[in-house]
Amino acid sequence: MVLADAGCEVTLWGRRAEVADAINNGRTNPDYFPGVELPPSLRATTDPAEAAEGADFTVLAVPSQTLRVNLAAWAPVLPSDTVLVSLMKGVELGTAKRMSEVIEEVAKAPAERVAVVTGPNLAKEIAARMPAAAVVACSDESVATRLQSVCHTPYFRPYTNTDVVGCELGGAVKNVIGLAVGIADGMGLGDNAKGSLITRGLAETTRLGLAMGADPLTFSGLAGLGDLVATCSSPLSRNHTFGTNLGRGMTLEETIAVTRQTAEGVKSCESVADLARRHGVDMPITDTVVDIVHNGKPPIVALKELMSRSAKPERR
Ligand SMILES: NC(=O)c1ccc[n+]([C@@H]2O[C@H](COP(=O)([O-])OP(=O)(O)OC[C@H]3O[C@@H](n4cnc5c(N)ncnc54)[C@H](O)[C@@H]3O)[C@@H](O)[C@H]2O)c1
Ligand SMILES: O=P(O)(O)OC[C@H](O)CO
Repeated sequence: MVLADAGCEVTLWGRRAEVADAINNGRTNPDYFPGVELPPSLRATTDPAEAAEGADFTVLAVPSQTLRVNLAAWAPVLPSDTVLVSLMKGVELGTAKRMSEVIEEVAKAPAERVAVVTGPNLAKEIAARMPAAAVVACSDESVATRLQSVCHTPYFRPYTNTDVVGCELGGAVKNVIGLAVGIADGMGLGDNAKGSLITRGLAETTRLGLAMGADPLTFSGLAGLGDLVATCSSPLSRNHTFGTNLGRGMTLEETIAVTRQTAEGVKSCESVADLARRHGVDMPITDTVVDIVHNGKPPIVALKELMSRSAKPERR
């Protein structure tokens, strides 16, 4: 919708023919955004070849853990010069790869042809054309600038950045911190706890980023602090809501059952913890989320352990 509003011709690919029909004939996606009128220049199809034909940009937005399989099926029909754009905020389980790394590997694309769009961009607010800023990241600044120009609208303001690693880590780790803050909210721990988790969450994201060669300043930008604040303060965030339900005492199974969409942090907390181990970085909040979500640790026990860790300076 953003690209179409910015003047691009857009073809969406979807799995379900009835959704593609509703978009083409009713100009709406009734399952996800009922009541949002989509621009006429936006078409939908279930045929990947039709969607990809002649595309200057191919925007990838499936749940992170499904990207590898989906992209392998699409790769043969992608134009050889298309720029592959990731909207995904996850890290692959097992390989601990960022989404742009998976794209480069599966589509055999050079880094200069792979870009990332990230930032505080809750879909419901974007669909309502409420104002938001974002980051368009690519190692080739000219590609980032080109993408920036085709997605700039009166309600969507993109900035460029060449720090792809930092931008992707900011997006993936904020989902894990969003779960932690949701859990704290569900437990009724208050706003001091929330402020502390957001800040210490950003500290551990930055530590990991530094170890992986990211620019630490990226984490005080839209991909870091900006997205962290939006996610940790909004009931529209699936990760925050997922955590809130856990913090209120729902089991993992009950929480999964009431969550219709993807809460990336649920799987990515494990791959982020894996990344941290691989780089020798301490990420206590991420480890705590893994313990609560996957190892059955009661949030109240996890809280006591987190608060009684050995004292340390703020900046080390
Ligand atoms: N929703 C947001 O506010 C938002 C904002 C920015 C970035 N993102 C990121 O975009 C990515 C996708 O998130 P989303 O919110 O669109 O998720 P979603 O759960 O709403 O699903 C995305 C789409 O993928 C489809 N899908 C689900 N499983 C699939 C599979 N195995 N193969 C192919 N398609 C499949 C779904 O039917 C849906 O149409 C995530 O990485 C998320 O972090 C989401
Ligand atoms: O709903 P969430 O938690 O996946 O967050 C959506 C976006 O990433 C917010 O920028």
